[in-house]
Amino acid sequence: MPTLLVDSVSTVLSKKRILEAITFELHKGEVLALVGHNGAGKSTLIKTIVGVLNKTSGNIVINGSDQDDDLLSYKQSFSYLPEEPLLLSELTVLQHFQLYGKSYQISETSLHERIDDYVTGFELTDKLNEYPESLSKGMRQKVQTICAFLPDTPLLIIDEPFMGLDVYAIAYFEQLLKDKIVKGTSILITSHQLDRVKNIADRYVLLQEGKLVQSGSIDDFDTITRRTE
Ligand SMILES: Nc1ncnc2c1ncn2[C@@H]1O[C@H](COP(=O)(O)OP(=O)(O)OP(=O)(O)O)[C@@H](O)[C@H]1O
Repeated sequence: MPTLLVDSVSTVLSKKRILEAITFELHKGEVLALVGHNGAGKSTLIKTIVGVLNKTSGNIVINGSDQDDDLLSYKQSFSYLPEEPLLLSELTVLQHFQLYGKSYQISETSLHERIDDYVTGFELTDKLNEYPESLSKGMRQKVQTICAFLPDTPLLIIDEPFMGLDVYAIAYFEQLLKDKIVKGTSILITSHQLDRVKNIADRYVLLQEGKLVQSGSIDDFDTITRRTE
């Protein structure tokens, strides 16, 4: 059983077909890079998978749970790091982590251990009681990143992770990704920083004008993109 199955998924926005019959699979412990030029449909596909946008046809199944039939267990099977932080202005940094702990039923002990590790790694120890509005953009991105990394879900979905992070934070982020991969987490990642993604990913799928035009091993990526340009 694949960790993520995207089967013939189409999405229409403002009466325009943005995604056309996208089909691919992501297996346990695999890292799949979703690549394509600006406007190819990467964010639309990610938002469709996480349920921010509704697909018009097709099926999406995560770890055996179908988005249409079993939404609660579908949602518990992935965590999502969006391109722009989606923090709540009325919650402190710590309260965000506690909210994720509750939503994903993380035990108190694990939650505290993980929060300690991550806030130290991202240099946020003195920010736990701050509200998002008093944080810098990079700090908000770090908080959102920690929220996404706290749960141990079968699938981690990451949209443009390196935006706004300094070099130290990027190095720590890459280490966290490697830890997740070792644990068997499957990762779907999109980024314009292809050199970084190439170091992490096993396979890629290439979108062009809302269609999946190529997929394969990340090692073949350079040759193939040159051919399709
Ligand atoms: N709400 C919307 N209504 C209509 N069209 C939209 C909407 N959102 C995005 N689009 C269109 O969908 C297409 C795909 O956009 P999307 O943001 O998914 O691309 P992307 O591959 O993530 O691009 P980028 O690399 O620039 O982030 C574009 O042509 C865009 O203009």
